[in-house]
Amino acid sequence: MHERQPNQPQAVHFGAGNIGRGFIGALLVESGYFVVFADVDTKLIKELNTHDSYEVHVLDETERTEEIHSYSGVLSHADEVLHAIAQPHTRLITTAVGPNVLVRIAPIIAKGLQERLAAGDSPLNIIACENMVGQTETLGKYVRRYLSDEENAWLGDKVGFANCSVDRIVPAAAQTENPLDVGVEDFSEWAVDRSGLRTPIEPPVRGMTLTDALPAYIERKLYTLNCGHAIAAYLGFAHGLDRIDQALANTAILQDVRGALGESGAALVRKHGFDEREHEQYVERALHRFVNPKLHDDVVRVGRQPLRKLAKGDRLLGPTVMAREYGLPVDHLARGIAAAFLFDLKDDPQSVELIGKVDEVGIERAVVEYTGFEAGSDVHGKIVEAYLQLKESKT
Ligand SMILES: NC(=O)C1=CN([C@@H]2O[C@H](COP(=O)(O)OP(=O)(O)OC[C@H]3O[C@@H](n4cnc5c(N)ncnc54)[C@H](O)[C@@H]3O)[C@@H](O)[C@H]2O)C=CC1
Ligand SMILES: O=P(O)(O)OC[C@H]1O[C@](O)(CO)[C@@H](O)[C@@H]1O
Repeated sequence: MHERQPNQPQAVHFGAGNIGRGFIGALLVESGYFVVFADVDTKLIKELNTHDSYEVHVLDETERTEEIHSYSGVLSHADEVLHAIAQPHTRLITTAVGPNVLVRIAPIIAKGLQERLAAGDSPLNIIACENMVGQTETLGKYVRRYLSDEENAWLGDKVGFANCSVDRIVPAAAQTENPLDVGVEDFSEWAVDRSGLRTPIEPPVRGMTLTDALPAYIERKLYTLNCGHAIAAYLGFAHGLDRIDQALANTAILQDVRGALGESGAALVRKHGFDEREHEQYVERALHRFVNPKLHDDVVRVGRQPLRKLAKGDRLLGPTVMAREYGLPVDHLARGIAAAFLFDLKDDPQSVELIGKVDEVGIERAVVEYTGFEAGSDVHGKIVEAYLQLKESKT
């Protein structure tokens, strides 16, 4: 069992999965924090409290191993989580549970904050590390529902809710002797909106960049890295391929992914004024990251929860709508969207719902319902045409 050292700063992190252990939790530990991992997975919590350390294997051109210790695990609905949030040496709450789960952890965080306020009123910051625009603000909205006006006034003054962009590819872990070990790529970027903080991040977190330009960071990341990744996953799946690197070894898929990133890139450059040449390099680096053969990243992981990925403002429709607003082409993006409608995975409830909808109302209507592009519009036509082509080539 791990113990916090006297005077050691503490962070409570919800979600001890791939990004929790392989990125956020690891950075916090390396920066001197004791990390209380809160998770719903009983087995995982037991493992965290059994193993004194775990390894983060950096799998890239050069490989290295980082040993992570100084943490404990608690069940996320247990009272210990509330007590951990209430302690004044807890300076940060972070999450990596998935965007859809924020609504479920909000009452726990609210209760913990009520205990904290009752025990004193020391400030702290909350940062939700989910792939989503405005994720921490969304969590803040949910948390406020459980608090009184007086508590919310304190919250506004003393509790920071800072949006962020979190970028590191952490695939599902390979089987190792220690089930907590994770494999990660070397690249990482964690950009946090400075204006959301209510107290300085102290001690500073290694690898965390505070920025005043978060909207540009997050859109560039979501509409490039995640957009290209999702399209590679959906087209790979449609071609019967298992892994992302295999998908990108297919010339036609690579052409579509590169094309889609060219289209989203043109829109991003217009909107945020990025330097064109630098943005091209950013795209090339993303493509290089995708094909890292050591990551063994599955198309089903990257494509998981297709309805979330087809949501307004997310990695597929976000850049498509933005490009259309500037009158820019979206042919490759449309093929990526079309391929999402073929992501037929029985153990992914969002995939079952999506495929069920297509079966029920037909692709033309399903595209209207999920994308908002009206039948008869240019983009709707492109998506449906690409869907029919992809479906035909599958049979
Ligand atoms: N894996 C990656 O490469 C990256 C993931 N992200 C984001 O991080 C988030 C987590 O992703 P992964 O770590 O890949 O997923 P994961 O599935 O490996 O981890 C999620 C963890 O959250 C836990 N969880 C689920 N419901 C919970 C609840 N109610 N309370 C506490 N814990 C709960 C699960 O048991 C699991 O351990 C997602 O929003 C994802 O978009 C962001 C950047 C990179
Ligand atoms: O975690 P999500 O949103 O389901 O999507 C998976 C994506 O997130 C990442 O895990 C990291 O951004 C990428 O590997 C992938 O594009």
